[in-house]
Order: sequence, then C-alpha cells, then structure tokens
Amino acid sequence: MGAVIEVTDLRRQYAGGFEAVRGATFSVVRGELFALLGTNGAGKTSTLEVVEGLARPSGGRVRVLGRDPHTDRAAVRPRIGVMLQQGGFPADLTVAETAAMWAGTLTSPRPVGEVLELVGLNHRVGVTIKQLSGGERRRLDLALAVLGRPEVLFLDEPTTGLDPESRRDTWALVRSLLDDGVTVLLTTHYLDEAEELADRLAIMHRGRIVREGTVAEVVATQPATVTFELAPGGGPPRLPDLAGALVVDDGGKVVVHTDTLQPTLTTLLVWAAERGVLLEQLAARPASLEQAFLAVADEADAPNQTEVLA
Ligand SMILES: Nc1ncnc2c1ncn2[C@@H]1O[C@H](COP(=O)(O)OP(=O)(O)OP(=O)(O)O)[C@@H](O)[C@H]1O
Repeated sequence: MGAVIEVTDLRRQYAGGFEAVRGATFSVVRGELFALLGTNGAGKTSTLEVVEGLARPSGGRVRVLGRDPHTDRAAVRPRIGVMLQQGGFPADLTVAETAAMWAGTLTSPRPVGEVLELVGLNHRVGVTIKQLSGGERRRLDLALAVLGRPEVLFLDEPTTGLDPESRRDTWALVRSLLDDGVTVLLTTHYLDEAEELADRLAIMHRGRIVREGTVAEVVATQPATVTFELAPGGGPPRLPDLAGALVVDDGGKVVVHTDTLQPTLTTLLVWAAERGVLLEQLAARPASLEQAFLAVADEADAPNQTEVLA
C-alpha cells in the first residue's frame, strides 16, 4: 500500500536561525492513524504545519497524496482537513453561521447539521463563538476539519480541554473516519489517546524522532516490572538469581525491572513454590507508553540518536 503522507529528512528553521525540526522521517499509509508525541517544544506543530502545506520546509521532502502540499497547495487543500491548535473564527458569528460560511468554501461539504451532530454541537447552533466553552470550540474546530469529507485529516491536540466523555466521543468519531479509509496525522499530549487510536506513533525530542513504531514496539524498549512483598522478619530475603535489576527496600518490598518478563516470573514462582514463600501483592506489569515517553525525555540530546523500530 502506498504512503499517503511521506516525510523524508524534514527540516524546519525559523527566521533567526533556530532549527525546530532536525531531520524527521516517517510515512503514513491510507486508513492509518499516526501519532506524533513529544515534550513541549519538541517540534510536533512545526512538523505538522509543513505537512499541512502551511509552511515551507527548509530541508527534506514532504508528499501528501503524492504531491508537495506547499507548492501544490491548490490540488492538495481540497482533499485534506486541518484542525489547528487554535481555530480563530470570528467571535460574533454563531456556530451555524460559522459552519455554513466554512461549508461555502468547500466543493462537496457534508450537510452542516450532520457534522454538528457528529461532534455533539447540534444543540448549540444559535450560540456565538465567543459564548462557547473551550471544549465546545475544540469540537467546532473538529467539525469544520471534517466538513469537506477529507481523505487526510490533521489533528493538532484535538481533545485538549475536553471533558472525559467528549474525549471519548471524539475518539469514536476519529475511529469511524479511520474505518472509512481516512488517513490521520495526530499530535497529542495524552498518552492514553495515542494508545487508544494510534496504529503507529513517533516520539519527537528536540526536533528529532527518537522512537517510532507501534505502541507495543515503542513500549518494548522499556523493561517490565515485577513487584511483591516478603513477610516481615526472617532476616534479609535470599532471592533467586533473577535476570534484571533488583531492588529490595527496608520494608521487604521487592521491585524487579526485567527485559525478560516471563522467564523472570517463572524463576520467581518456582523459587517461591519450592520454599513455600508467600509473595504478597505480587504484580507483573509490562512497561507503559508513559514510561517509554519519560525515558525519552530523560535521554541526552545526542546527535544521530535515532531508534527506529518499525
Ligand atoms: N515562529 C517561531 N519562531 C521561532 N521559533 C519558533 C516559532 N514557532 C515555534 N518555535 C520554536 O520551535 C520549537 C518547536 O515548537 P513546536 O510548536 O513545533 O513544538 P511542539 O512539539 O508542537 O510543542 P507543544 O507540545 O508545546 O505544542 C520550540 O522551541 C518553539 O519555541
């Protein structure tokens, strides 16, 4: 399957010389959701703006639907939907007027009422933009981004400011668009959102992609954790030789970080069974996306520090 979005060695330098994107490469195939994660200032929005065609790259190559989104903007724009971090619509227009105005700029828009219902704003059609809550504005931004039946959808932090129920509604809408074959490039600070929606993701740090793959592949870069407690008394525990880092605190709580969860757990359970030892509060957890994310944030910004797992 050909890539719908292809980004190769993308660089973006701002006036003044600061290079916000320093050689990012990734591709997204049709019907896939690719999430760009990263610390504040990592370069996600700077990347997205170039892929959306809103800014020119200072280096590298970007193709959306086989075309350059900046120089071929007239051909690409009608086929994409963009939800920016801030919509910036006239404050005195109502929701219905704003959506109708936007629909007027599109060749084959969905019915406005249908889209406002999709994002749960059908009961707010007569309300002016300035009267909307932050979460409602976000939902209007999303409605306008999908109004033109886009083949490719760019979502820059789409659920920031939404309450938990609205976030779930947004996820359901995004999933239904993916089922219809829409390709989505998403940035988010919510790791659960990436876990929920992303087929693949990249973690950016200081302008570079430092992890890329499925959620499972990115998480697998971090060790799993086994924890348990030993009954107090009886002196220091004589534990088996477990693969991985072992920490035993004064209260008898044991934490094992291991890259080989199953063999480590098997060794531990056999050891405990043979000695009749009770492993209280035993828990085995694979690493989380949060752990992988925090590990990236902790790493030094060494040149050529790229780990591609896909
Ligand atoms: N117009 C600009 N001129 C100069 N530097 C800029 C400009 N816009 C952004 N930057 C800088 O580029 C870097 C990347 O910013 P960007 O907004 O792309 O990051 P981000 O990953 O989207 O961050 P956040 O998660 O905070 O939204 C930051 O250091 C930012 O200060």
